[in-house]
Amino acid sequence: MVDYSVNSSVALLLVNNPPVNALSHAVRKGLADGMLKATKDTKVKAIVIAGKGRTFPAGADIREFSGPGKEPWLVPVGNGIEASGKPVVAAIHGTCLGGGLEVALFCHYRVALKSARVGFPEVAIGILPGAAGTQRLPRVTGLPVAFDMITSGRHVPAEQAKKYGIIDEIVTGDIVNAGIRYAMIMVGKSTIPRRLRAKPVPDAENVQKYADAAMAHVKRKYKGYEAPVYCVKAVRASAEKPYDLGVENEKTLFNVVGKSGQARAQQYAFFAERVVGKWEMPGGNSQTAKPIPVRSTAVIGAGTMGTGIAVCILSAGLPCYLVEQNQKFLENGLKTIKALMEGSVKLGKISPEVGQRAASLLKPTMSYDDLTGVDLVIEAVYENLELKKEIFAKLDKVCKPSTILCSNTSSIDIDRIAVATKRPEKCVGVHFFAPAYHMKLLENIYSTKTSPDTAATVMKLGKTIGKVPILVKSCQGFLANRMNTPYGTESGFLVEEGALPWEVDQVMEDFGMPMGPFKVRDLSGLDVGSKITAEIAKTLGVTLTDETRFMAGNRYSHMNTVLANMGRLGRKSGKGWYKYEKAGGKIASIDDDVITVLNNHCKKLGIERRTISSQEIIERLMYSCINEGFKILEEGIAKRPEEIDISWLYGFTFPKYLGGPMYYANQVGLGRVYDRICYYHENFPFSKHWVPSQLLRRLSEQNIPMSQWMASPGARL
Ligand SMILES: CCCCCCC[C@H](O)CC(=O)SCCNC(=O)CCNC(=O)[C@H](O)C(C)(C)COP(=O)([O-])OP(=O)([O-])OC[C@H]1O[C@@H](n2cnc3c(N)ncnc32)[C@H](O)[C@@H]1OP(=O)([O-])[O-]
Ligand SMILES: NC(=O)c1ccc[n+]([C@@H]2O[C@H](COP(=O)([O-])OP(=O)(O)OC[C@H]3O[C@@H](n4cnc5c(N)ncnc54)[C@H](O)[C@@H]3O)[C@@H](O)[C@H]2O)c1
Repeated sequence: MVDYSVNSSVALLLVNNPPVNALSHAVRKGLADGMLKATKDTKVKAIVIAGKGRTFPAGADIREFSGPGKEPWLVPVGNGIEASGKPVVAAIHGTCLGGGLEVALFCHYRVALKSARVGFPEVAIGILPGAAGTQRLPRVTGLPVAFDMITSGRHVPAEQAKKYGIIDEIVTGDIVNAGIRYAMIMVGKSTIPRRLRAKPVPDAENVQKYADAAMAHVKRKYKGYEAPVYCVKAVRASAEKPYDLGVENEKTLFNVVGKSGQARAQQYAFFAERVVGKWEMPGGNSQTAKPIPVRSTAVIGAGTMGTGIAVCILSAGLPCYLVEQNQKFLENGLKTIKALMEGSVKLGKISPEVGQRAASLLKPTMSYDDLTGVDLVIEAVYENLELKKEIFAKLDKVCKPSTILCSNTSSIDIDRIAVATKRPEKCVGVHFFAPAYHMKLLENIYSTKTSPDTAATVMKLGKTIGKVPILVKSCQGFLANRMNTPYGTESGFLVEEGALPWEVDQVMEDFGMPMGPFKVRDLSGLDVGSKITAEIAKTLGVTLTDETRFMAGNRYSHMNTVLANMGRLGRKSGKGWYKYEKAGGKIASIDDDVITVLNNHCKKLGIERRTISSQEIIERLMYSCINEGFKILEEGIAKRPEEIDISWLYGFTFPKYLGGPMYYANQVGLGRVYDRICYYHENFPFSKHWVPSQLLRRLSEQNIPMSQWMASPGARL
């Protein structure tokens, strides 16, 4: 796990634990043994630690956190490195993260390739740096940078890290040779002045000010998350305690936060994100399918989604046609894209060069004939089957035979759109989430005809544009919106039965959702929901009126459409379930008019309003969705619970510290969830989302935990 060799009086400890050289027990032991050997060997005058293959160690082996762990621990290994009288150089390439950066900070010198990145991403998996990182980084960078890096988990490019003092020199060429060359220069130099433990924290006298600011920041930005709070406490101690006590304190904090439910959930989410990349569909999978190269693209429709999707594509440096039917909409769309790109540059999400290049990559047009040569088209026009079919038929005629045709439909079965073409195997759903330039989920949908190569192409495209792509089978609403439908439907019923929209929102925000369901509706636009409902009603042959309470035997609430019909379209019109400071405003306030409309609506339908508890709100919103999630698994729409959880984490910003709804259900206990679903089914027999899933019934009756169903090692942590 650590290859030992000596080259011109420099010992090389080359960590060899693919794929990311994680600091497993064997690696820690290999480093300790290597240090011992190098110290004893009188011919060795300096030591280099590096990583074989693609990276310097990217951190501890997260899988080991579930077990009791085995000595040697990383801190004593690091102490051995630091105490060495022979200079030790960390030669960094790839990603030097977490425990990897801690090892590097125990070394006396750090050199790195320009392409390398360093960071402490522990916070993202619910823990804090536990091998003295919280004590050593502030001694190098000072408190503000240490608070920022450790609480954000961000990866810092090597050149920036050099400015912070983390890296001593940027080197070129082969990293091992560069490390050895650097080590030879350091031969004979005393290591004592290079030992970080003995250094003071530069701005210790201002610790109160920096720590208070960091704490306020994390409580606001990472509301509900425990790890960032623990990170602040640990870093703070670096300026308030002597080094050894600071390390002890870090260990205590690590042991508390590391054993929390949040840490387990976040580590599950880490592995789940990787599991969904290993997709399967009839006739192929991620290993066997071959993506076609995508060098040029087109987006149809310059509305809310089309502009957001174009921004994603342009930010990745890909050319993009933007096609509209309406000149004014096209001009507005271009303005939106320009503003979004400028905003991304300002926020540092993309470089100014990429921002500038985007202008030349974007090709606005009103003519489909320009699309003959593009590799992939994404349609994002109104949610209307006939319109989408018309556009697909047109694209089928003008585009070259290899072009992949994608729809951003939120609900329409891809098979129903693909029939309009002679290339159904090249038709696929690519469902972005609003706002498309921000939300990380890309739900790719295969129809009965989509080929694995087409699926592979959109899965790859998802990664290229910085999304987390999942692949699911087509059905009405697909995975995400189908499973989320009861969430919206039940929230609608709750306000009809007696809760107020802002009460429901508050309960769900306290649960961990960044925005309650009614604020989300206002953001998406009430007309979008209303059009989707109209489309479903049309399919079912139902005529909707203000008094419609059932659709095809299912309970239904018309309140959303009642508001939409009043012109209350949400944020964009300045009024929806809330009122806003202006059309396009963001500050939601309670609107008494909504209470009046609600009361009138209930009176008209003869509904008696009642008090509803927070527990009932959570159960009705979450358990109804979880029940649907199990049906989605039963039907093979998703292959694994991880796909479901990832769709909620990145499509609906479900709190990572709860892992996702399926993971959450497992934590609550499948038996309890099933019993409550049966209870609500008895009380609300006209809502088919309460008909208990047979899979859930079986798992609950046979006491089989979800973790046995999950593919990711995190599920068993
Ligand atoms: C008091 C007690 C003291 C405790 C000491 C604590 C020490 C320390 O402070 C804690 C840590 O370091 S915490 C750790 C801090 N570090 C982090 O949190 C870094 C986490 N890792 C990452 O962010 C990304 O993997 C990279 C950016 C490294 C590479 O990205 P990429 O190129 O897109 O590649 P990819 O697709 O992402 O991964 C490839 C494969 O590697 C797998 N794997 C990866 N890391 C793993 C790990 N640490 N472990 C295990 N496995 C890990 C991954 O599952 C996948 O496996 P698969 O079977 O092929 O699916
Ligand atoms: N808004 C959301 O939150 C959201 C989220 C995910 C998916 N979707 C889906 O994305 C699609 C687009 O939704 P939106 O909210 O961006 O709609 P939108 O109303 O904001 O924009 C639609 C655009 O399509 C244009 N268009 C219509 N017919 C056209 C044609 N023949 N050729 C070229 N352009 C044409 C319109 O002029 C308009 O600018 C829908 O299928 C919707 O269901 C929407």
